[in-house]
Amino acid sequence: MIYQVDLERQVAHSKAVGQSQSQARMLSDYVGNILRQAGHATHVFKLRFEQAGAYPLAQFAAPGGLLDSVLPVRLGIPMAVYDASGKLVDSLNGPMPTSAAASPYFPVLAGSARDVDLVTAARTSAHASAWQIQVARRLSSADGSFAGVVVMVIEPSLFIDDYDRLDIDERSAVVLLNRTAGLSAGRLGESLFTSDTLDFTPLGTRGRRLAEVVPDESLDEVPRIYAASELGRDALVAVVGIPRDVALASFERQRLAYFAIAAFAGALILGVTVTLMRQSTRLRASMRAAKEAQAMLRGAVHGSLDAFMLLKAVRGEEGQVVDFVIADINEIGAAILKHPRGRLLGQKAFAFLPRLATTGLFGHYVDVLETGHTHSEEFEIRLEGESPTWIHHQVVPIEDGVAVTWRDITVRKHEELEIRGSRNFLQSLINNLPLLIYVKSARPESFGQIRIWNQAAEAVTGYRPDQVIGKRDAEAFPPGFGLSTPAEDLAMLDTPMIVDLPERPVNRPDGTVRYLHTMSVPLFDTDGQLEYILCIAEDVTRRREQDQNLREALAAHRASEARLRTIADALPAMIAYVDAKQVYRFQNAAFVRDFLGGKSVLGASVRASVGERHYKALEPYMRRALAGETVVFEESEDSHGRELTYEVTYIPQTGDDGRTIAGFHVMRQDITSHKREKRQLIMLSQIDALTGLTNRAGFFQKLNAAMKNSTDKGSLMAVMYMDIDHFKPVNDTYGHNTGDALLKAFSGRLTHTVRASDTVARLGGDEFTIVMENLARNEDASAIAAKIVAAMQKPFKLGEVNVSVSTSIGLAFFAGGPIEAEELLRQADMLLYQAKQAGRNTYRVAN
Ligand SMILES: Nc1nc2c(ncn2[C@@H]2O[C@H](COP(=O)(O)OP(=O)(O)OP(=O)(O)O)[C@@H](O)[C@H]2O)c(=O)[nH]1
Repeated sequence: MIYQVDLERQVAHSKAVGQSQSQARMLSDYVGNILRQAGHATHVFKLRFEQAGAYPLAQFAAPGGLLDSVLPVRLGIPMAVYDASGKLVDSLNGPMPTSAAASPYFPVLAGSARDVDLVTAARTSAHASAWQIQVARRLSSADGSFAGVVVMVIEPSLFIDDYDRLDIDERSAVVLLNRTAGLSAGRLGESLFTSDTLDFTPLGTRGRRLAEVVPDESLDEVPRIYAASELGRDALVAVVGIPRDVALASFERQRLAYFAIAAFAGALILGVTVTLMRQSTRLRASMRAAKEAQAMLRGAVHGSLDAFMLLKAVRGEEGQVVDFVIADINEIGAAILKHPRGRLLGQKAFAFLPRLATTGLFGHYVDVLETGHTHSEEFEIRLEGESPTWIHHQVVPIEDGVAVTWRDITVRKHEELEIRGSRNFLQSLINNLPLLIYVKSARPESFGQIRIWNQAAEAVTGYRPDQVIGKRDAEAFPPGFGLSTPAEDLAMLDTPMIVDLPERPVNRPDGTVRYLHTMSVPLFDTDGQLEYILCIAEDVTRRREQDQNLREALAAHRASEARLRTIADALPAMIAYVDAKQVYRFQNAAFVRDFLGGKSVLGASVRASVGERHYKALEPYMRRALAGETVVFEESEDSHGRELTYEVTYIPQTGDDGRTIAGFHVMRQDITSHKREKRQLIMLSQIDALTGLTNRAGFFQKLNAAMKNSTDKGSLMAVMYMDIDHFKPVNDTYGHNTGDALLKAFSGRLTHTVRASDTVARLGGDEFTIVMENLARNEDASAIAAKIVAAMQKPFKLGEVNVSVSTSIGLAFFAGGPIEAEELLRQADMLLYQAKQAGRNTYRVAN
């Protein structure tokens, strides 16, 4: 790549040189062109001069004159004409040297008759580096002799300063130099310079032309690529220098890109190389390891306790595996397969050993071969005629085959299954016991760490096994949690024995409290060292609650019993309780005081307490009460000649089971006075308070009794219904008291008018009735009615006033029949109404 970059650089450089050169050539063409035109102008002048023997320069250079057709007059190029002696004859556009004799061109032109223009360079003064280009031509006389010279003086700056047609960079250098005179003029940027020391050395040639040049001394700070172009006969050389950075800019960019690519490629190559080297190292190492392993394997395989065989796949026509060839097998393997090793090698395993085909192994081997995954399992093989064998079987894929190791693990497997079985049994036992079981380590390094925490422990304490297992109490639970304390555990270390720990509360995370009763049991290892502390705890919360409830219930019961006794003692009634065996179990103060004259009967039987005769009377009631019936009966007894009546109530009491009768309560109440009052009340209730006659209730009782009697005997009876006529005006006129007095007088007169056996009643207000029984005939009753009507017509003397009234009567009969008392009275009322309608003071009788 360096070579390529160098090549690129050379090409870029050549291109830059070419660019400089083409610009230098353009400059030299430009200079050459002007010089040629100047030469041409001197020729035109010479022709006119020689034609006329003289020709004023002013005329020559007049606008539109001869000069103008050749070289633009506006350039203002100084001109001069010298005579044959070199003396200035004519000049134009600026001061010119008065003599040309010392000029280099002068002797040349004077000495040669050839008509050529001579281009020379000369300093403007002896010591100045400023210089000029003279384009001189010989002027000849008519005879051909030397007549002088015409010369045009051109400042080199004319070419350089105005030379703006070049599309060049502002830092470029443009130089024109005259090798012959060793003079040069140039432009660096905007500044012009002249020099008499500057020169350029060619670096090489391209064809016959000058190619790249380098300045003998540097012009300024800017490195450039210079190229020169010679003007040939005029001994002038045009040099243009392009700044190196501009010229090589695209190359520099390219170069950077190259370096970037190179760096990247380098890194890549380095990386790949390192990787390859590493891999190669690893490969060598693994090859070495593989070789060692192979050697070890071979040794191990043949010395191993495991059966080992290498099987190579045998493939069918379509590439499917049909069998495996036994490529290698160790002695143990051969023993398991029950053939000599030499006989087995090279055999097709499944074809040679058909019994193997029944084990399903073929499928496994094919799977391993096809998936490339190692297969490892423990399984039970049952070969015909052989006891079942547990095999640890590992199949590893190898190149187009499998490596198989077998180990008979029947003994271990059986032990393992047995242990697992008993472990599972123990585990499930521990977990399903309703007791909390937890086990702590008693080993010094892990003393107090919980190892077992059963489901009951979790359920009762609210702590899961993952929160407590492997931790000590202080790490797993809040302080004072309630399992055995560290001190108790340490005591177990000192004197290992079964300890019954006191009941204590545990605070569950949910804030509730349970009580545990714990037994601590030491467990020893085979060396007799204390290994574990087994804690068996019972949740006694429920029992404690029940105890508490029982205590509370008992206290409540006692309190209630005391209350009941206080109440019972305060009651006037005699109260007792008799159990199913008829023994008094409770008695209140009144019972003791009044029943048997102050003798307590508590604990005594009823029979013994009341005596045989009284017992005989009570026994049927007691039997009914003990059969579950509430019994009420009255008892009379004679007390100092006064008959007292008691109402006795037996209330059965069911037992705790709610079915059997445990006994009965006795309530004995003196109702003697109560009975008397009742009798009086009943009597009172049938008497009209005002008149002393039977009232409405008494009337109906009497009427019902009479109707029953009439029906029973078939006798005739009558009901008379009467009302005082115009009673209201009596009240209104004389006042209510007089009305009352009239009612009393009326009833008296009425009572005297009827038979003693007839019942006179006042129903209310001024309405009266009479029940007449055992009538012989209807007419007897009618006669009495007439008699009453007549009796009431006489005035009543009521204190100071005499009052006259009359009465109207309705009379109905009954001699048995389906009608009720109310209906019979209604019939009488109807007849009364008819009597009233008939004008009062009369009676009406039923047909
Ligand atoms: N003084 C007194 N008046 C009573 C008593 N009970 C009812 N009365 C009055 O008796 C009157 C009964 O009036 P009635 O029987 O309806 O009228 P009457 O004036 O008798 O008219 P007839 O029966 O149609 O002739 C009412 O004015 C009752 O206020 C009582 O106990 N004493």
